[in-house]
Amino acid sequence: MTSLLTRTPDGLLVDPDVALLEALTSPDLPSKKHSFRRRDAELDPLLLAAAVASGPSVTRNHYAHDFFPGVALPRAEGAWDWSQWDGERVGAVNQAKKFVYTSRQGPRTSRARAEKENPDSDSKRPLASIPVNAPTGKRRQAAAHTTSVPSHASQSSPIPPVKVTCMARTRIPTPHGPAFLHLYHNNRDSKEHLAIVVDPAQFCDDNSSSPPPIRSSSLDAVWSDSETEMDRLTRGAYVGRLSPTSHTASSPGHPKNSRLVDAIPSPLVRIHSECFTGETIGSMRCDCGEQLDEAIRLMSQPIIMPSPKPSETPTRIPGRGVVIYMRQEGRGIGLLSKIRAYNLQDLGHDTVTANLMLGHGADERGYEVAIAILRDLGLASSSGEGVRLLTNNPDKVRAMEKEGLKIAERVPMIPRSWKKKHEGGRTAGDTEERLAGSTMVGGNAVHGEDLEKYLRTKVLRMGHMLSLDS
Ligand SMILES: Nc1nc2c(ncn2[C@@H]2O[C@H](COP(=O)(O)OP(=O)(O)OP(=O)(O)O)[C@@H](O)[C@H]2O)c(=O)[nH]1
Repeated sequence: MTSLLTRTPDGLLVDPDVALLEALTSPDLPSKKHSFRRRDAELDPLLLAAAVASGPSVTRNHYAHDFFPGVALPRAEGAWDWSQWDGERVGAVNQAKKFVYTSRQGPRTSRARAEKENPDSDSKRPLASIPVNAPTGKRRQAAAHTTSVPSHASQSSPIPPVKVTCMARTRIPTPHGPAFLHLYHNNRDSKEHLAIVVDPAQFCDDNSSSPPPIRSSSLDAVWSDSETEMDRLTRGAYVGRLSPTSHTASSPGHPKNSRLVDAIPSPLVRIHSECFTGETIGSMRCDCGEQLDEAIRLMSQPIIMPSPKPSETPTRIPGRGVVIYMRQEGRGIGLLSKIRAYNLQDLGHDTVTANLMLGHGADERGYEVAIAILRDLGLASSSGEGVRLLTNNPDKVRAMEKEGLKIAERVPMIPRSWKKKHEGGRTAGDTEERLAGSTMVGGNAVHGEDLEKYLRTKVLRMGHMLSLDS
């Protein structure tokens, strides 16, 4: 962006763009001493981003501000409440209702003091999320049967322990085989996080030769004395296969270990973050849709159990695992900001810088709710069999271990296009072997220029554990 220097009433030569940016992005609103007129409605993030990208007079204090009407907790998850915005009135100068520039940073002095007092504190963490509304009806009953996990945050603040409740479960036939979708409520945010449980053993009444089924203890709990069998069946608290002629409500309590449990590999687990663009409309800017598909595919592969006697044929048991699907769109910044970030990427910035330019952290996700869901499914005890975590992301591994998850093994997720290149054109689980699906799940490898750039940034800037040679 080029701008001409202009002279202020005091006779000083100033760059109006930089002066405007200074004033608009400082914690205090512009005061009367500034000689220029506010142009709130005409400004947009791209203009500011262009100024940020071009000027030498830009510091980190120019980041972390919002451009639209602020809400009570601008950083709270889901806080971007468009119902509070009544439209952009370009050109309406003397409007009573003005745009508010919301600084997401506290004053520099208080930030410095906080950092000094608690050097480990993560000043970029989102503020405590909005508490869920008061429970009503079934929700109130369910609230008594939540699975709670002591919160690390609770050691230094009054945030209550994370509580999750599986509100309902149902069978979903996928291109890779059956899965059980579990919908969770929690006391940290108002999002409906999900668990996709791949565990066909749940259809069998006799689990003596397979690992214990992966079941939600909050779902199987009896929610009230008045709960009928029909209530339980409707919310998915049943065992075996549900049909017009077969329906057995489940009993509370986690299933017992069976005899083979020590010999079989720990279940695969993926903590996956929502990506509307990659998963729903097949965007090839990222590999999110492919990763979701690959995770379900890997979990659905049968496990071959070698027999102790070489003369006997190996046993095949159904594969199992869980995708915890967290509604943390755009690495926690939300779809609106992610869309803006994509425009900044088209302007030449990478995925990390784009987030920072919008005032966000490179990654704003938290994993406490995910751990609480795993615990509810009986998979997150620190002493149990542990899980095989499907990820390349070292931060995710650290965060999960910090929350107390036992990781028996990290299983990498090599992009299909890279694998394909490496293996001379064939991918593990290639189309010949896989069911053709018209949806993202069931599709084949995605590739393209944008995706390559994104994947390389994940390796080079976010430390993802992938070899660029692969
Ligand atoms: N802000 C932002 N978010 C993105 C972008 N591309 C994908 N995402 C989001 O990133 C999240 C997935 O993050 P990834 O880094 O791909 O995966 P990960 O889950 O951290 O790491 P892995 O476990 O190794 O796959 C989803 O929430 C996507 O919506 C982008 O360019 N900008």
